[in-house]
Amino acid sequence: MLKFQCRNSCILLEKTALSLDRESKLAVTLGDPAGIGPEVILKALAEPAAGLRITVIGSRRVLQETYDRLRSSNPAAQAANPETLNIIDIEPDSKWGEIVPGVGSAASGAASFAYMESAIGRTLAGEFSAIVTAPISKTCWQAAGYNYPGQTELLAERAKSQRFGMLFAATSPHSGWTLVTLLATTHISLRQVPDALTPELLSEKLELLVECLREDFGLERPKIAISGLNPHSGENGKLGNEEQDWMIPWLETQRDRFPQVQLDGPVPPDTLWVKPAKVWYGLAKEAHDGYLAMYHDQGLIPVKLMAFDRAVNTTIGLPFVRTSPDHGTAFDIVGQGLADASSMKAALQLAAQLASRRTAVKIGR
Ligand SMILES: NC(=O)C1=CN([C@@H]2O[C@H](COP(=O)(O)OP(=O)(O)OC[C@H]3O[C@@H](n4cnc5c(N)ncnc54)[C@H](O)[C@@H]3O)[C@@H](O)[C@H]2O)C=CC1
Ligand SMILES: NCC(=O)COP(=O)(O)O
Repeated sequence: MLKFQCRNSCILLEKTALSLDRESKLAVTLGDPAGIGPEVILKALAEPAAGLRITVIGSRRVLQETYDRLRSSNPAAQAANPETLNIIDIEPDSKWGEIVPGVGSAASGAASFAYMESAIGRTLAGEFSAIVTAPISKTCWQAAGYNYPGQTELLAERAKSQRFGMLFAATSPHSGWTLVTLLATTHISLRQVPDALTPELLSEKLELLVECLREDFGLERPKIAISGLNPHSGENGKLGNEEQDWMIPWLETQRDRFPQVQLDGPVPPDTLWVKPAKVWYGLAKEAHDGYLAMYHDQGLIPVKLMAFDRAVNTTIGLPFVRTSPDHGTAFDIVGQGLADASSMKAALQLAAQLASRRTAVKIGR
């Protein structure tokens, strides 16, 4: 039940009111062709928002087979017919081997990598203003010989972005509030996290978050909560030293650096998510505009608990917009018609909104 209207509610709705820039062209990569990417793309494109110009990059044959399977098990299934879509067709290379639905392999990894390469090259050449990526399997990329932790790192490398971040945005269906979470570290082992976290890294990530809240979400004076690392943020050094040793002094320097931004932290990680959860469910009014989590699961467990069906993964710091659903390849449900396309729909919508907004800012509308 919605009890309160909150401060940043409708930041995305405000942008929905922006007329979608007719020049914004979105590339949608198929993701791992053995995963649910093809299914969520066809479902999400069943009724694309008016004004979107979308090109799917991947295998036309895989899309057609996915469509035929969906319609044969459920003739009323809402899915776009591939014949109606703009597709840049990249057929599997015979040397990759066979691609089997529901089974990730070196072949499916090589295919999903080729779709990304095409999308990135074309976007850097100016053909598209945004890339929406369906999920890939990191294991399959590795099996195909591509040594990247994920699509984020490939995008950053090809775009020559030294400074980039993995950010999740989700708008609550209960309150209209948008939860924005940036991960300070991403695809590394838990054991590596304390060494990876440094004042320099956090300064860079905080700067990216402030820029994103201002430029993409229109919040000039955002309120940001920064998580601690240890239980109870170290309990004055009794349960870990990072907070006392450098995080608290670092945060002081950032308050001087960003006088217009309210910076709270290091907040004990277990309680950090209580307020946003209440605001998400419409049970409270006030939460922060942005959250900086120290590591992957510290940020993504609460995001996925609240918003698995609608959170969008966005790479910030690139010269173009990139969004993606928050879920993975879900090999276990491929071919059953069960894949929920809501997160893919949200990723398409956010990409279009961000691309329109960036164009509007560029031309001073
Ligand atoms: N952006 C990306 O490319 C991402 C890729 N992955 C990759 O996906 C692979 C599988 O990862 P998992 O941890 O198993 O996560 P997953 O998200 O693929 O699956 C977790 C569970 O959620 C279900 N599920 C996922 N998406 C769903 C949807 N749209 N509708 C209905 N049910 C859904 C699956 O059936 C499974 O039970 C890994 O290789 C991982 O690296 C994971 C997250 C994001
Ligand atoms: N858990 C987030 C994730 O795996 C994102 O991966 P990618 O977008 O970098 O491929």
